[in-house]
Amino acid sequence: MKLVAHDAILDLTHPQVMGILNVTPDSFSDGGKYTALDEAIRHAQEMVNAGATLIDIGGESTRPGAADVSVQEELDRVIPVVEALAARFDAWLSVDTSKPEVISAAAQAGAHLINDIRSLQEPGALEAAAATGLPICLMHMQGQPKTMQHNPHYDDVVAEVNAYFQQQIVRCAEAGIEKERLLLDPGFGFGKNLSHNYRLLAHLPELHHFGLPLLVGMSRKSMVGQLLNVPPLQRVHGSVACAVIAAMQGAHIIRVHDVKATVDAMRVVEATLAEKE
Ligand SMILES: Nc1nc2[nH]c(SCC(=O)O)nc2c(=O)[nH]1
Repeated sequence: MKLVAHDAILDLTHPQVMGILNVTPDSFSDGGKYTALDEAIRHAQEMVNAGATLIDIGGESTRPGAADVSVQEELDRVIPVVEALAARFDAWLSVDTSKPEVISAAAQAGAHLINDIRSLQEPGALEAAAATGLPICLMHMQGQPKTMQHNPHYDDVVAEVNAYFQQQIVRCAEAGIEKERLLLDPGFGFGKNLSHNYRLLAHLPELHHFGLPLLVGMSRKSMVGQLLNVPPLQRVHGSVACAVIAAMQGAHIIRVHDVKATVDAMRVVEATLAEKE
């Protein structure tokens, strides 16, 4: 399995680590540290040196209670960073956005992957993403970021996430986005309680039947914090455990803050999976 964007190929026959680069003032665990362009470049360099093969650039914090971001503000935060990283690194650049204007500008600026937590539901986003020709990550979310954690409920969270992916694959096909461009992400923490999150993690293999890459993001999230009762910066061990469990079950891209720890863990996963053949 692989992804193609521009003239680059990302090999997904072994788990890849995506480093998180929040260029927002209010991201929940590192907000405000990387607003300056030089700081963003330095942090991206650190993550690439540590083995990240993708960098996920996000200009809008989706933490419950986060402030809304205007189109221009998000463009101003994100696009200079995409341009600067595209000029410096071979790592794949993913842009975490829901806005059509940012989707289009990011592709122009050299992004390889559109990562939309709202699965292209914003007006114009589907058309903008289709026009980029880039791979697109579709993520499941129940409700909207501001209220999604108030009282999430499912009859069967795995079945409902599966059904959602089926609907979104059809919707994308109707917009001219062929299935081969899609990645799927169960959206840990996006309208899920602790049990929902771990049920999705425990049943991850039930999402492989689409034949599409699985991207997972559990790093420093409350599904770790609620178990360990520690603040975000002390959740690396739990986050690495989540990454190992996901990768051992075939997840292709792991979205994390703590790249070196996760890359080391993925090498242990790869050595183990190699002996499963
Ligand atoms: N694809 C994808 N994109 C994401 N963007 C965020 S922002 C919240 C945070 O990092 O805690 N989470 C995710 C995730 O889980 N999957």
